Amino acid sequence: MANDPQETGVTKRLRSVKNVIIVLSGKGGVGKSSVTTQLALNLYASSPTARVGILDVDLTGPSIPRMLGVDGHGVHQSSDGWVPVYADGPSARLACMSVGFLLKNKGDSVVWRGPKKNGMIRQFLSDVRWGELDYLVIDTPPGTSDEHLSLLEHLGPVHARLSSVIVTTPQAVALLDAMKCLSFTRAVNLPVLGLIENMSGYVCPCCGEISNVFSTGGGEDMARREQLTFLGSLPVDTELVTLLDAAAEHDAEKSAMTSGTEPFALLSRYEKTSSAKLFKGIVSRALGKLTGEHAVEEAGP
Ligand SMILES: Nc1ncnc2c1ncn2[C@@H]1O[C@H](COP(=O)(O)OP(=O)(O)OP(=O)(O)O)[C@@H](O)[C@H]1O
Ligand code: SF4
Repeated sequence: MANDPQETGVTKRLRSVKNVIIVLSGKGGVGKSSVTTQLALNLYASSPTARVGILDVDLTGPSIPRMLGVDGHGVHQSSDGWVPVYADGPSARLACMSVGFLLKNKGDSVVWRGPKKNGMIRQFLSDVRWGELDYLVIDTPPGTSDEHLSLLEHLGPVHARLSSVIVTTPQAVALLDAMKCLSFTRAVNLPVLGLIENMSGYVCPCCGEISNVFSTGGGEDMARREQLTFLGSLPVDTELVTLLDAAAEHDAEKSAMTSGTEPFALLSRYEKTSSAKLFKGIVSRALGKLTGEHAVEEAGP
């Protein structure tokens, strides 16, 4: 594609980003960040050359660095903008950017008003050297707030490459909020690849049997009613919590295991969980829908 002198910062930075997938949830704590992380890991593993970026715009509660095991890493500023943190080390196919990398201390809180949040999101999209990506997966705060409006405003020039995924839990209150989220996507004309029902049942850590502790199936019913694709359900998986909550502690080991050709340690561990097997189906349905929305191409090596 030829360089256009009129290109805005965002258009220029995202010129080689083929697909942007925004992960949304109506309610907090339903597992949006863990779904974002799993989506990115699965897309990364979908091909040996796939390039994936994760942008964490959950500015007041950034959890992606911790889940990816890169908490405490810093981004550095080059003459050509911010260099993202590569969670897979030298392979450099899994780029991550989060406000978490910019905080002095892990426990610092981000207390910003709308304009400052808007400025930060613009910078994430226009100042980060994302390079060639097959997928940029964006984790957002719960609900539909200032951050969502800023994000969509700045992503306006690449609207044709945008799509979204909605995450809910099976409880009625979460489903009600997921409906609000869906109506937001309709109001802003954002394509929805489908709905994921998280924490649907419980995987026994002893035998792997799935029990329905709470109600299940509410997400699937909502998808059917609203003519959305139901991407799949994910049970409560203690292995996943242990993995994602402790990912940062495995960081040193991960660095030791990662080389230019080896898969990185978090991915190897994740692939052994029951969630990973279920998530493969979710990704395959999401990619099927994405191909229908707009062509999925892979960035060259
Ligand atoms: N399927 C699951 N099984 C077990 N634990 C899960 C599952 N999904 C998420 N969790 C855990 O639940 C907690 C909250 O998940 P997560 O941070 O992904 O939610 P969120 O919706 O992004 O939250 P927030 O509203 O704060 O942004 C995390 O500790 C995460 O590891
Ligand atoms: S599912 Fe089976 S192994 Fe797990 S707690 Fe129940 S009886 Fe025990």
